[in-house]
Amino acid sequence: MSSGLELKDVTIRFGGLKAVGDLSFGVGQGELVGLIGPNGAGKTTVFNLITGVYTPTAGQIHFEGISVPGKKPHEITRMGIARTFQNIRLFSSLSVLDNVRAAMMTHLKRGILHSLTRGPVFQKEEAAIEAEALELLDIFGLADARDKNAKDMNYGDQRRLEIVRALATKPKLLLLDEPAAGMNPSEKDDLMNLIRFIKERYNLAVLLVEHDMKVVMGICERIAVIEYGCKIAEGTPKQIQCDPKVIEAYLGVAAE
Ligand SMILES: Nc1ncnc2c1ncn2[C@@H]1O[C@H](COP(=O)(O)OP(=O)(O)OP(=O)(O)O)[C@@H](O)[C@H]1O
Repeated sequence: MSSGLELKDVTIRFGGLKAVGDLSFGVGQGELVGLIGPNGAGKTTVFNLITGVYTPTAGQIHFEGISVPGKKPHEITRMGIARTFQNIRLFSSLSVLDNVRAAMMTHLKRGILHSLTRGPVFQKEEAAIEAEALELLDIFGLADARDKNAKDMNYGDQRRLEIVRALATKPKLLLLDEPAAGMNPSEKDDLMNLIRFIKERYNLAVLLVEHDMKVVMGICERIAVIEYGCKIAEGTPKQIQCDPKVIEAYLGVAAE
């Protein structure tokens, strides 16, 4: 797989604990892949490895043919990988619009003089950023909340704003860590439609970690299952739901 994300025999140890072991899988361009497994299986650790928070003890991670380990998180963001977090991480005292604007700055390479003088080029750039931020907020139904403090939004809206912020960095690959957590059934349905929509609209690849099996089985094209950091199965939602190893390790009676 020359384009997209590729993990090959990736291992990370924390002292005596092998949190991820010899893990290989990939996400092709424009693909929507699920990564599932029991609590503590290593899913968030995989996200932390892909985004440069951790460096693997062994193995390789490539994105569009470029090696990822050793790069800093902001360099990886610039390569086109964005993520959301299991525990929402917004600038809670900033407005909704400023949260998105701040994320958009990742791609700007402004000199201090340029920012201080606030000349016509600066003004034009600012106007373009605001227009783009508002367009994204509009798609997510959050444009009316633009001036609200992020902390004053309800939980579902905060989760959506997290995705908007990730999209604002113009990713090619979006990593979503439990985006449906705490959502009610109708919010989950909206979320599924939204993920499908943004994937098409922005030609995104998506890697989804999620415990809600209706969401995972409903939107993923392919699913990798891990247990104790090791892959125990990979396949289409249908194959995964019928896999005895997955049923035993994770799905249990829910899949029957
Ligand atoms: N920085 C760290 N130091 C030590 N152990 C860690 C560290 N990060 C993760 N772990 C351990 O690695 C294992 C995998 O954790 P991880 O959070 O990746 O699981 P998860 O599959 O995301 O779980 P959940 O579904 O509950 O979010 C756990 O045993 C966890 O305690």
